[in-house]
Amino acid sequence: MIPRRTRVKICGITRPSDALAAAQAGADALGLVFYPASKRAVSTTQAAVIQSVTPVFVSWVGLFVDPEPEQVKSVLNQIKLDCLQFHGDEDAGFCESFGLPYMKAIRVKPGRDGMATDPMPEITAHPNASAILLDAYDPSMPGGTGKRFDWRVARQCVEASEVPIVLAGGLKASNVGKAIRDVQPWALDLSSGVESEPGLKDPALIDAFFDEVNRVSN
Ligand SMILES: O=C(O)c1ccccc1NCC(=O)[C@H](O)[C@H](O)COP(=O)(O)O
Repeated sequence: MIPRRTRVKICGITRPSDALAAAQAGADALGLVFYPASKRAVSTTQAAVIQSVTPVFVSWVGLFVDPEPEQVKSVLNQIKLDCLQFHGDEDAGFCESFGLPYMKAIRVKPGRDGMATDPMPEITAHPNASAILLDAYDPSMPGGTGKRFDWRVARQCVEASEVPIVLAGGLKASNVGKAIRDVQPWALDLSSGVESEPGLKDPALIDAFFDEVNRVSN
């Protein structure tokens, strides 16, 4: 499925002003990180304030990394989320158990021969996911690292997967045009590329990113 306009999710929103800047620029979805080890982690209280200032028609994605079920349920009892994002080693049964659409992140590991490993077996293990997010692998942090992986692998997954593919990992204004042209993903997901420092988005970088997405998509 080739989108006429590539959707964009901005992840790791920690401030109301950043949510507003992303919504004004045209973000389709915003990500709230409920992973305590991340510099972008928010409490449900912070998340509720961020959501309260954001205009309607922006989807909310809650991000977890190998959570206990109680953590996810507790967040869902306190704020409204449209989609769950699982960024650890969660299996399909776990991801489906909350009754919400979910996106499964798969980190593309380099293989022993220097080529990237094939993510297709992991993708097909999540046939009921609403989307698969392909991200770079970094042993020090499960996501939000600003690193890229081999986009040829992402293109192969877009061609082979029945589930929409979201491209992530090191996206920024200077490379997103090539990413859209080469990979043709359903959507893009990014964090570091629109930040002045981890967790703090920069409105000028957000605008520059969307200018480029709009230029290439139209
Ligand atoms: O953003 C984080 O801090 C984070 C921490 C742990 C797991 C996932 C995390 N982010 C997930 C995302 O959806 C990011 O947008 C994605 O990894 C791409 O990040 P970046 O390379 O910084 O654009």
